[in-house]
Amino acid sequence: MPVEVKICGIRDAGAMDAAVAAGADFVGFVFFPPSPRAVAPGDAAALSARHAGGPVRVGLFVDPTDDALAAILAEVPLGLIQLHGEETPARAAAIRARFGLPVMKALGIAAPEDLAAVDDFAPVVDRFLFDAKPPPGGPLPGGNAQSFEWQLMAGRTIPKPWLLAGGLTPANVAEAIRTARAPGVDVSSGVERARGVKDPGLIRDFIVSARGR
Ligand SMILES: O=C(O)c1ccccc1N[C@@H]1O[C@H](COP(=O)(O)O)[C@@H](O)[C@H]1O
Repeated sequence: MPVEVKICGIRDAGAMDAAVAAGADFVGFVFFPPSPRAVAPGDAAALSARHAGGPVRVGLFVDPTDDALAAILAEVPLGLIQLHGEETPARAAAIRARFGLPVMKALGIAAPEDLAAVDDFAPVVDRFLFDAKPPPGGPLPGGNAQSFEWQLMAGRTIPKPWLLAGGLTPANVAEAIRTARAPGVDVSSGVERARGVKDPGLIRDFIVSARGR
């Protein structure tokens, strides 16, 4: 199976077009206002509408309310909800049931015991994303260009499809996939020319490197 690739933090047409042309499996829209990659729902809808079909459109949320989810889903045709906050398994299950969309739960990993949460979430989510734990007191729970020890994933049986994230770049993604034995990867900072500004060339390079050709 080819490695799955998600390009997160899409905010402009050049990035959207590059991700689609290079064959990304997922594109992420960040609906978290403090992020430099936050996008207005109307803009995300317009970017999505540039291409019929193509990657799954992922909405990235951090501890969203039902009202926030409903408002964004009314405008943007999302195929997957990414929960990147402190959501509990019960909250993830409630979101999945209420909105009828698959859910990907992001877990911050710094030590082997952080993977224990997989067992709690596995019955109620469709996918996992493993990211580095954010710096204490930092403004963003993800998207910090920080890697964790990829070896922590090796040999682990994760009962759902999963993506490796955190500090990935075109230069390190192949090694990260090999070390973690990751079936998929997710990137934001590593394909940017400035914080929050995607580089179409780096998007292409990342996808080529991840897929090994
Ligand atoms: O990208 C963001 O701004 C962001 C904000 C809040 C939560 C998660 C966020 N991004 C996610 O983090 C991973 C890793 O990012 P990076 O490649 O290390 O910059 C990213 O792929 C998003 O899924």
